[in-house]
Amino acid sequence: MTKIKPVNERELVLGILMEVTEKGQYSHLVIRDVLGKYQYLDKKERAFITRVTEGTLEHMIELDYILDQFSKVKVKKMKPVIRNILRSAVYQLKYMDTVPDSAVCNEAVKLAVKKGFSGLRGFVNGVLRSTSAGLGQVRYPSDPVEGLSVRYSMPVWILKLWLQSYDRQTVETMLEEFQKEKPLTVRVRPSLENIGEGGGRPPRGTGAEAVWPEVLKLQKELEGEGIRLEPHPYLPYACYLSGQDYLGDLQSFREGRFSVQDVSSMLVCEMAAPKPGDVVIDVCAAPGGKAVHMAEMLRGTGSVEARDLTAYKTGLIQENIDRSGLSNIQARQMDARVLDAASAEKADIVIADLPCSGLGVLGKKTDLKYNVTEESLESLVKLQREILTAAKAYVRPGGKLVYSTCTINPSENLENVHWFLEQNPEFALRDIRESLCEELKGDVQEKGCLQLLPGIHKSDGFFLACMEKGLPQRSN
Ligand SMILES: C[S@@+](CC[C@H](N)C(=O)[O-])C[C@H]1O[C@@H](n2cnc3c(N)ncnc32)[C@H](O)[C@@H]1O
Repeated sequence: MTKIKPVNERELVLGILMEVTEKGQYSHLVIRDVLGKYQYLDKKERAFITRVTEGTLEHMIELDYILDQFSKVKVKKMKPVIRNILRSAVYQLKYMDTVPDSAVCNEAVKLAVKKGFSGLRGFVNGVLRSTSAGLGQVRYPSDPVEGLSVRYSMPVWILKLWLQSYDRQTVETMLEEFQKEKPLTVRVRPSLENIGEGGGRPPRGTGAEAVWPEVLKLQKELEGEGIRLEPHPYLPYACYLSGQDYLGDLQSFREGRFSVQDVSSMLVCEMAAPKPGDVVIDVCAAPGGKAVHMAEMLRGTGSVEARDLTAYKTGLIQENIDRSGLSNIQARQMDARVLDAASAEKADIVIADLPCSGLGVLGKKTDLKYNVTEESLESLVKLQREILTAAKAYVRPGGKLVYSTCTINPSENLENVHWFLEQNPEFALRDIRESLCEELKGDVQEKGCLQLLPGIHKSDGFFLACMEKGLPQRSN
């Protein structure tokens, strides 16, 4: 008996693209909702939907440029449904060898008809047949910045911004990296018998020389489920994970024995170097990656208060706390811009992992590059400074303030640190080199800051700075 398909994958792809491109929804949320709603789809169909939607969004500037070469009606003037059908079809023509060109054209025409555009079936068919025939001869813009923009589908203003701070080679390396498929990076939790102080840990900063026994144990277990866990060179408990479909299916994940986190984020807590019993406040903590890591590093001692703005966000933190099984951490709803006088000078460590432009994680958040604007960068810097101004008050004398962002934009990073230190002479950069593996030590700036760049480093684009508040001077 032939299987009757209640939905068509391409129709679902179109629905997602319409939500994202026309209504400004976040692609990862829309994809998650659609896959959640159509759980009966098989693994191959789900993979197709994810690949085509993410790929179409990732390459959208290039796809529109190609379509404009073959269509009399420019992409901007097309009806939104037709525009998105054509975009995803050209993505399949250019990037998916497994789908025959004729099938791509036929399916696109059928979908246009199904969506009420039978009058445009000839147009859709004609544009796609000529694109399929002429794809190999497309000429990219000769202007160097325009050329990069089309080839890597990156808005021109972002490229110009980067080219002010990084050389062309570095920018191209980052652009290539954003388009690569990469395994997940995960943080392996110390086992409960090792949660007590010390716990037979390799010394800090030893990088890959010493891989944790928990990693080796988990590696063996996952191998049996067809999943690869490979040590990451920067930290003894950071790993690459590949071969998994849905993490929730893995018992080890449900039990909190590992968490998804980029290695750059793990370095935040490494740099903060907590001591047993430390009091930690994370002012922007959701979904809780760094806060839970900090609680793990405290090995059940001290306390971590993980704050975020909304009930929804603190709910996300709580889910991660529950999964971790740790009792030295709690979530709290609080606006980081507003000074919390009760916390004045209470914390040994304040983590300020702040909202930012996200320009270091464009490979993971495919539609972000179309939503960030130059104006939004300015207001983000203002917000970051406002939050830093409130957060500094919680650091006790001798304590640390760790500032981090997932961007590669200097005005949100090093420039903010310079601004902060100028305003607050009681703070100084702390030497972070001893917390880092050999591979990273040489990239530390001004002894306390590290800018990680995608493709140059084995991590997301990320910035970290560790500042220490001086002890009061003795008067005699
Ligand atoms: C970069 S994310 C934090 C990621 C988190 N540190 C982790 O490791 O999982 C920034 C967070 O800041 C939160 N945020 C934005 N404005 C805020 C505010 N005024 N007060 C508190 N949190 C805020 C956002 O909700 C977001 O969760």
